Amino acid sequence: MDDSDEFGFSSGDEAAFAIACENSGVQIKRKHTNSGDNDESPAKRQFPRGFPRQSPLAVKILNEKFGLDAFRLEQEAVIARLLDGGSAVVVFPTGGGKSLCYQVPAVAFAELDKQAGIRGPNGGGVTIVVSPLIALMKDQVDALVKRKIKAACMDSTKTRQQYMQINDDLKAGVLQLLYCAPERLNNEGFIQSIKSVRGGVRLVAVDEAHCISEWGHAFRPDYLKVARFVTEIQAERVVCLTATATPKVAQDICDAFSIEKSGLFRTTMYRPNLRLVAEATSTKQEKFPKIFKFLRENLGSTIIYVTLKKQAEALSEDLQRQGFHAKHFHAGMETDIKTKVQDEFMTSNTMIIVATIAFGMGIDKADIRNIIHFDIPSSVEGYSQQIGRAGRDGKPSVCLFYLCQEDFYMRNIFTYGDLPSRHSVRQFLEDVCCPANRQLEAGDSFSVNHYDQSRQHDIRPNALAILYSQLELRFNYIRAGTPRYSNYTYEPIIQHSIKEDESASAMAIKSSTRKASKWHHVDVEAAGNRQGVNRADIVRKLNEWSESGIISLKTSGLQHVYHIVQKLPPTSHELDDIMEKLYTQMLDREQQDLRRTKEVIRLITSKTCISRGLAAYFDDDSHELPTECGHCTWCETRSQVVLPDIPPSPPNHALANKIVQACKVMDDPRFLARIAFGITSPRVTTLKLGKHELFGSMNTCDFMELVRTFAEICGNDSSEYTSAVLAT
Ligand SMILES: Nc1ncnc2c1ncn2[C@@H]1O[C@H](COP(=O)(O)OP(=O)(O)OP(=O)(O)O)[C@@H](O)[C@H]1O
Repeated sequence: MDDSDEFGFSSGDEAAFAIACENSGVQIKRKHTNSGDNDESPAKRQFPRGFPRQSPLAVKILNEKFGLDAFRLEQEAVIARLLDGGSAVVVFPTGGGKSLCYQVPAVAFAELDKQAGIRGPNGGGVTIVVSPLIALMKDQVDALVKRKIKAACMDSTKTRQQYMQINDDLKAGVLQLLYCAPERLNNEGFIQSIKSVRGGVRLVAVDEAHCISEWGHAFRPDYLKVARFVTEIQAERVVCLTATATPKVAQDICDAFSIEKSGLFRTTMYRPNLRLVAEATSTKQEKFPKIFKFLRENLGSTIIYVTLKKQAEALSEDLQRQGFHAKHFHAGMETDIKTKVQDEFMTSNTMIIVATIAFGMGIDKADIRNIIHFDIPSSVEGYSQQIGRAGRDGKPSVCLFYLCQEDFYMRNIFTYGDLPSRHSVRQFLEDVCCPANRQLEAGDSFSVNHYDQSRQHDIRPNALAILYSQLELRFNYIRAGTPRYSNYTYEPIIQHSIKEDESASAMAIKSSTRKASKWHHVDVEAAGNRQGVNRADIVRKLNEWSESGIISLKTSGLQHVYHIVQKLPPTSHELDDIMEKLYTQMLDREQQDLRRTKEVIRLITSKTCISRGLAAYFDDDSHELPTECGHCTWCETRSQVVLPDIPPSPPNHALANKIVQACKVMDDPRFLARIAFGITSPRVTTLKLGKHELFGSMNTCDFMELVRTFAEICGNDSSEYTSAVLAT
């Protein structure tokens, strides 16, 4: 498996961290000193409060730098507040123009300083944009650079040289905007270099800010660390941006960054040109002819959202056979193919993309005429975000939602697959708090491979990341450090350059390398233990050789590093207590996921205007909203969308017993229920049970009924499972 994901880090990071520390002569735990022109701490250097709603400087920058005439929605009020020293939460619909809310201030800061006479040249500081999608960040950076705005993106695709150049520009106070993924905030080298930016951090912009909320539909554990990062780097102000935030999620964001209510800018989500229609079918198969007919009658750029990658491929082939110009798009495709498909879609006005939710973020196409939901979206927020991509040009567009009972199976597979069993959480905790780690003192570190741990304890990678973030932020036992690779292999390209390099690190590498016919394996730990060098020197040298074309370097085995903050819990009793708290929280999350699906169904099947229902979900009571939109399924037909009621099958005890015998597992009812229901998990994959005839053999049953059945067979107390269901 490729264990560095799109939010990962480049092998240059380790060395860069060492260099960042070296250059500033600091230890990791060094206290921050600001190298800006002004001795005052950045947090104190704020402009007088009063929050004007207009800023002539912002308008000037909008006209001159961005070539636009006037601000939209509440853009100007947000920018004026930020320039005045305040922080803000911005909830604008997709395509509403959130990016300008931080791009204009990023350009304005230096000008404001000049007017106020408080900083010298290149002392304007930097705006950091935390965003989850590399492709999106790159597009924005390219567009800004074209406008002669100094912007860069720190991501895993950068070479070490590019990385060091960005670092130098940062330190010199040359960069106006720096984009990075939230995962980078675990990187100590990065935090160090941000702390020494000339002029300090003027603004942190948090894109897709709903990911911060555990109530949000797209919670990402690394987002929880953004608020801590903002405090640690002493950012002057923050702007959090999202297209989808219920009042509860917006409140969570405000709380996380201590932003007052007056800093919340929310505009109506209502889009009068969108016709929201829905139809129930008896089977999934019935949807196909309906989609073909609809597309023949409703020409134009179309996105069809499906849940699974293979579904995206199959449906686009079906459409092609029907003579449509269709392509599929999902996260599993090669980057250059994805780019090609996306580019084709952008320039065509007939193309149909069949995509998973991986498609759409940052797609700025004005004339998308149809959005079709082939499956149930995971939440009302997701639905709203996806339909929001239609008709940005204001022309009539259709958002069509087909639903049937079978769709629930797919949603349940996702929901029930994410919660690890109690047994798994307990084993995970015992692993983290193993005798060796319990000996560690504050400041010491340990490292683990998440991929191995995920398979060993049968916990999906995202759930594992949540568990670690809880041990970090809620229990304060550990703190994530810069991840590193455990395996370095290289193929020599220019043999004599390696031979002639007699530096201490080169000699250490050469004496710690196991040569094979093509790829040579370097024992980085052993090399780093040699006299006169350390691990960072070794990594740096390998990167240097790689960048000079002397070797071809491959890295693998990503190790997550954790520093001990306080000694790990020594007793079994304490572990039980943490386990209960962690498990209860995860169980809550599962219940929330189930509720989200119900909310989507309620929105579509209620006896009310769908557009109104959508607005109500987001507490949108804007005066622009009509009592009824007049063109949704309810408004047009006055009849409710009704799903055929098909009750789940009762569990089959004989089959259940067969599963227990086949798996030889008696202590994990949830694991057994997953086999019966057809949910894969790391352990299911390792044991190759996904291909077993019993896998998915009870996929028409209620999942929680299955858990209870297996709990009884295994002699476990089934009440914990009952209480979970009653809590819904
Ligand atoms: N005031 C404005 N006048 C004209 N065009 C604007 C204005 N503000 C933004 N735009 C344009 O609107 C488009 C969408 O802007 P942007 O990408 O910032 O939206 P967004 O709210 O971030 O959307 P998403 O949620 O999809 O990321 C861009 O092409 C941008 O240039």
